[in-house]
Amino acid sequence: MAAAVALQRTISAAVSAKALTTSERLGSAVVLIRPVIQPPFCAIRRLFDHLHANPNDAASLNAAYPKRGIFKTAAMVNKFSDQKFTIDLSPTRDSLIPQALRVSLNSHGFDDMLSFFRIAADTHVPTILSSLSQIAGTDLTLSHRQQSLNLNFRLCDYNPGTADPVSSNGCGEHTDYGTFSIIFQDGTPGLEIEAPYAPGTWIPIPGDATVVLAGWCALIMSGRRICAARHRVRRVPGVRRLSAVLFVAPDLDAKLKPTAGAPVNFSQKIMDGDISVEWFKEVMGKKWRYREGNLEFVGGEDDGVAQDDEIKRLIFG
Ligand SMILES: O=C(O)CCC(=O)C(=O)O
Ligand SMILES: [Fe+2]
Repeated sequence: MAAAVALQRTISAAVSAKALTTSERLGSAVVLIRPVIQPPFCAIRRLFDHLHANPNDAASLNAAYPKRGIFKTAAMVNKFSDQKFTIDLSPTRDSLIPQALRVSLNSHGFDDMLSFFRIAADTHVPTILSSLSQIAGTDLTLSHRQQSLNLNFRLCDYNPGTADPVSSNGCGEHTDYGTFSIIFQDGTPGLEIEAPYAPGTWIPIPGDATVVLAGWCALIMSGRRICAARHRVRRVPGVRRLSAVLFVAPDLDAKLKPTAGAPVNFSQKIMDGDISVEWFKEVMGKKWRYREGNLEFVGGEDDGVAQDDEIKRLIFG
């Protein structure tokens, strides 16, 4: 993977007390890439604006994937959730969108946005997977089969017009669940990454950087040779920020098990290969849907344990 010079400098400033090598500093968790294509942010802005102004199209889009919806606007009414709107797509969800709705949305940037994600995935996913496989010491393409590639496409709109316009919470701190995520930004700062060797130290990422972060599945499958990067997004009141995120995860039927000879012990459940990617996403994803405001706690469900801590318990026992 290409060296992340600017980010390494920022991170090394935060951990300069110790002379660490580049990979120790980053823990193989974060790199900047020069993308082959930039998201069409004008089209993305138009698409969000269109869905806000046209509740019928927004409702039809959500009806195409009733399980969770596609256009998420909990922040319109919930002051305590992440103060952002998102459009969450995947190749499967895209195939569920009725033709008439697609035609309407295409005149508001939908097809431009989808072709951006397809080109970005075709170009970057194979090379990043191959670099991560080298670090992990295992061939990750075996659990990321081309024909069933587990991709999700997310657009984020950190829009000043939410229930709490002055909140600085755009996206609460979390670690992505999958193998890696590529975050494309519209030039507006806000993304911060926790320094791997200084928990609680948040490093602002330049607004024009394109960032690759590893998630929990990469950490487990690599036997912790790859670190997962905790991150968050801070909002500046009155400033709109757009981002496009490509999430790559292992096949849903893959087992979350470390490569043989991994240097770290995991919980028995993980070592026995009892946990599938699908289960992990479904069960561990709950807390993030609460944080994002897309799921309400029902009686007694909020145990007060942060999502990352709950995942650590599951993985490390
Ligand atoms: O908007 C961003 O820059 C990051 C969003 C993010 O981390 C996420 O949606 O998981
Ligand atoms: Fe994230």
